[in-house]
Amino acid sequence: MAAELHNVVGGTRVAGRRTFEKLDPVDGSLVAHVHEAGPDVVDAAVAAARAALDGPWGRASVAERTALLRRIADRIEERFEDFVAAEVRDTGKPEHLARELDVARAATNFRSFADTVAAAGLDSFLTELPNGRKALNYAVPKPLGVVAVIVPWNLPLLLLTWKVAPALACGNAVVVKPSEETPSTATLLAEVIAEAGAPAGVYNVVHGFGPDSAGEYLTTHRDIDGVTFTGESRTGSAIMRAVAPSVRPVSFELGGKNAAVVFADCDLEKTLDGLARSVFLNTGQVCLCTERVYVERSVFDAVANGLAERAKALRLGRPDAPDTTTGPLISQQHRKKVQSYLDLAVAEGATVLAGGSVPELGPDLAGGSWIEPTLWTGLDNSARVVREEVFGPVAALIPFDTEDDAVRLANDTDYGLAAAVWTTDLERGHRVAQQMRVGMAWVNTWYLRDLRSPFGGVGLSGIGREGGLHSMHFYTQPTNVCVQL
Ligand SMILES: NC(=O)c1ccc[n+]([C@@H]2O[C@H](COP(=O)([O-])OP(=O)(O)OC[C@H]3O[C@@H](n4cnc5c(N)ncnc54)[C@H](O)[C@@H]3O)[C@@H](O)[C@H]2O)c1
Ligand SMILES: O=C/C=C/C=C(\O)C(=O)O
Repeated sequence: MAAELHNVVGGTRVAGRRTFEKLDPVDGSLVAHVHEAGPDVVDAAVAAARAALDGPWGRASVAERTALLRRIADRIEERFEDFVAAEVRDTGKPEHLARELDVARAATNFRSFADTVAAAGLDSFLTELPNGRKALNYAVPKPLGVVAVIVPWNLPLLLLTWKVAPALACGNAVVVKPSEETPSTATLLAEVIAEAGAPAGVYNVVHGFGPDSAGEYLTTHRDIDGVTFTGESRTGSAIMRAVAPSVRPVSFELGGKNAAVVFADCDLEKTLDGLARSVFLNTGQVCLCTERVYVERSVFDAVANGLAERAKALRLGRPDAPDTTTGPLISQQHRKKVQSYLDLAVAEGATVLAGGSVPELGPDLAGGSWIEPTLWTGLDNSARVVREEVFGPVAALIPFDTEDDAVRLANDTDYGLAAAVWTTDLERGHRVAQQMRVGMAWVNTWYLRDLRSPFGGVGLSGIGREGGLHSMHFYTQPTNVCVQL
């Protein structure tokens, strides 16, 4: 039975100007009818958020706000299986992945930012003046205000709560525009935030698309105070243009074309396992996924063969099947994009080491957006599939001879999100990681996270950082008070 997902404005369900269908990426079946918010609904959502700020929520203490975040985390855990079911319905990802990554991190995100805000002090200085007198300077953090939160479909709940948790912890009110591909968990979170006792209007949800739809209506709205966005780099450009007339602050977590650098002295089996995870996790639909693998020439064949073995061992199947390791791509539209890159790679001279086409998974999955995990050799940095983000289970393997070659090749990109360095020489690990022109570099691991550390990218990969105090810097506007003593 298909669900019906409404917009959520000021704590109430609101119908949209029309509905659109959300299909299951596993088999193409209907998951939900989703109400698309028109300009009137977006306007009402922004007004509801503003009213919340003008009401008790705007006067809530740090203790009250952090207590609410902890109640939200508890409630997410109480409704854990509801979130897993909703996330899996929207994305088709394996159930174990939705449990271990997406839903678990949602609760952790709320607790992590409750801790951060509760422990945060004030910027203050006792100023000594040339005339021997003193002054006191202290900065009072105030909420940014009404924050537009626009998120993608790959880790829907994780990335949504990664923004909503610090936003609420800092006293803001939010209007969320989830991806049209993954409307379910953002809507369920509205129930949970209300159940946890948040005043109406603190958390609002408007469904729809980008241009000429809820996304654009929200970013061009005159009464929002900032935009936090995660998604494609070109969408980031569009949102920058949308907020330019109002000069509102933006926080952007955008695309990537992440490199792994594998040295001959790496621990081969551990490296192969880590590399395979970094290429194929979530069917390669993670912004941090490795799509370029640079390998020291003497071990190139060993790495290529080992990685191909792991790619071929992946089990594509239904989310609830115990041996499923890999789900489908998010949609037929996205599969068409990934398939075009599979074809392009061959046209650019690639040798297909593994995968390369649409798998035969039987009639009941034929309607899904499945693709084979794919590896290429025989390409160089001039190939479009080595320069452009595919955002699927793909990687190109390219040999290098010297450490300087490896750094040059890895940094030869317009993106700058993440990198991974695999070597047992830790001095070299530190040295090469520091030379990566990225926001995050891992050594002998990948996607190991401390939520207090800065998360974000350079170049086409984004503006600003999220995580711990870095998130607080975006979600607050300080007023510095100076008192002559
Ligand atoms: N850096 C990160 O942390 C990070 C994390 C996850 C995904 N991503 C990136 O996101 C992309 C995949 O996600 P996607 O396909 O959902 O991205 P997308 O940019 O197509 O869409 C992201 C969100 O923006 C909305 N949107 C689209 N156009 C808009 C517009 N003009 N105005 C306002 N809103 C608009 C969409 O409806 C969706 O909710 C990949 O490029 C991936 O690298 C980055
Ligand atoms: O697809 C991109 C993943 C982003 C992950 C995070 O933002 C995180 O782990 O905090």
